[in-house]
Amino acid sequence: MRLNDDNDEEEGPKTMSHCSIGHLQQEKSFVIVGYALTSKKVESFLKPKLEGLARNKGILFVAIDQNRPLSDQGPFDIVLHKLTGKEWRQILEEYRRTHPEVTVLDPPDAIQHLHNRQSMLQCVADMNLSDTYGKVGVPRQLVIKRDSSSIPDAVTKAGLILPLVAKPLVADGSAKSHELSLAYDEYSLQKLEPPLVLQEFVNHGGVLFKVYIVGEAIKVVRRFSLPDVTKRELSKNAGVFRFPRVSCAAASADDADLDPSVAELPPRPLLERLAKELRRRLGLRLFNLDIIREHGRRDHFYVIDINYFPGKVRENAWVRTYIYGFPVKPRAKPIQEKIGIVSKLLETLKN
Ligand SMILES: O=P(O)(O)O[C@H]1[C@H](O)[C@@H](OP(=O)(O)O)[C@H](OP(=O)(O)O)[C@@H](OP(=O)(O)O)[C@H]1O
Ligand SMILES: Nc1ncnc2c1ncn2[C@@H]1O[C@H](COP(=O)(O)OP(=O)(O)O)[C@@H](O)[C@H]1O
Ligand SMILES: [Mg+2]
Ligand SMILES: [Mg+2]
Repeated sequence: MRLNDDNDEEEGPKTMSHCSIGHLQQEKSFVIVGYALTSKKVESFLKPKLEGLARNKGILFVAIDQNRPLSDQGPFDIVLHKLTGKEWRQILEEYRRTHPEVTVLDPPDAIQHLHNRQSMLQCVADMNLSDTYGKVGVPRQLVIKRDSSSIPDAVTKAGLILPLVAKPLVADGSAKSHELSLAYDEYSLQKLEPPLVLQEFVNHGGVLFKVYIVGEAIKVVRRFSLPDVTKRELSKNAGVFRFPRVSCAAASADDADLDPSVAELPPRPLLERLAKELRRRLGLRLFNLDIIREHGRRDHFYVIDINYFPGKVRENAWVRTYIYGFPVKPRAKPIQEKIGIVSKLLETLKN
């Protein structure tokens, strides 16, 4: 088990047996979170600060050994995971079936839904959210499964307006799945390799909102994004421009000196409605939305991307959001109460 080695808070044992984990859980002194994450994700998410704060609040993170049967490990209250592959999904499904008392964050089939850029946005399109606070939709898009030579005709038929963003259909977190392109003319799209999604580029003032959803908690940050494309640029340029991994390279725009009409965060009540409905429709509790505001239209928003279990834990507030929002099954009453206390404590810590 990993314990927060470089943490100056309360020292703990470096290893812990199955039986002592069970003991801690039984006494209800700890909520045990088993995690199965890539090393990249362990590094970005499981910061000593998060582990330390969690441990002080009675939440213990325990690494899952992927070489041993899951049922022999724990016992866990929560299983937190971000791994790909059919084998892993099957292991988790079987574990969910045989351990209904454990909260698996989140069900593998619900996560799969986000691994395809067509199905990921379907729920948002179906919701057709529009109220006094604004309107949330998705950009018009077209899926090209095969045959790149058919793209120009397909684009004309669908009436899509240039420029278009070309995105690989699969969005599984691999480097390839983040290799996007911007196409200024439809004929150049023949150079791209299907399967892909062609999405209308929406001018949004070069700033996007990352909306992190952790159970009931929501946190919004600004990030720099692609700049607007003017009519003049569009008429002068042709071809496809590749922009690999733009979203990860993007810097925080929270402290930038921005035009207030671009920087203004989407209305909180609108985001709350959107998040609540998406949590229900997607069956997920840990995800984020990339949202843009159409430049010059204050209350017109578009969801362009949904990612499962993101978050580099950049700041204290985010660490707290994670612990604060940690969702558990309602039936685990003592744990729920514990989380309730934790939330109240953390509320008081908020900046
Ligand atoms: O698709 P985009 O819009 O880039 O969203 C990304 C991906 O989900 C990243 O995961 P992956 O690399 O698996 O695709 C995730 O990084 P981590 O999961 O490593 O933290 C990012 O977290 P933040 O950068 O914290 O927002 C999140 O913003
Ligand atoms: N329809 C769009 N209109 C304007 N910009 C977009 C659009 N789609 C994507 N982008 C830009 O491209 C970036 C990456 O696209 P995104 O769909 O979020 O893929 P990824 O999963 O690689 O983050 C976004 O952060 C945004 O800057
Ligand atoms: Mg994105
Ligand atoms: Mg993404």
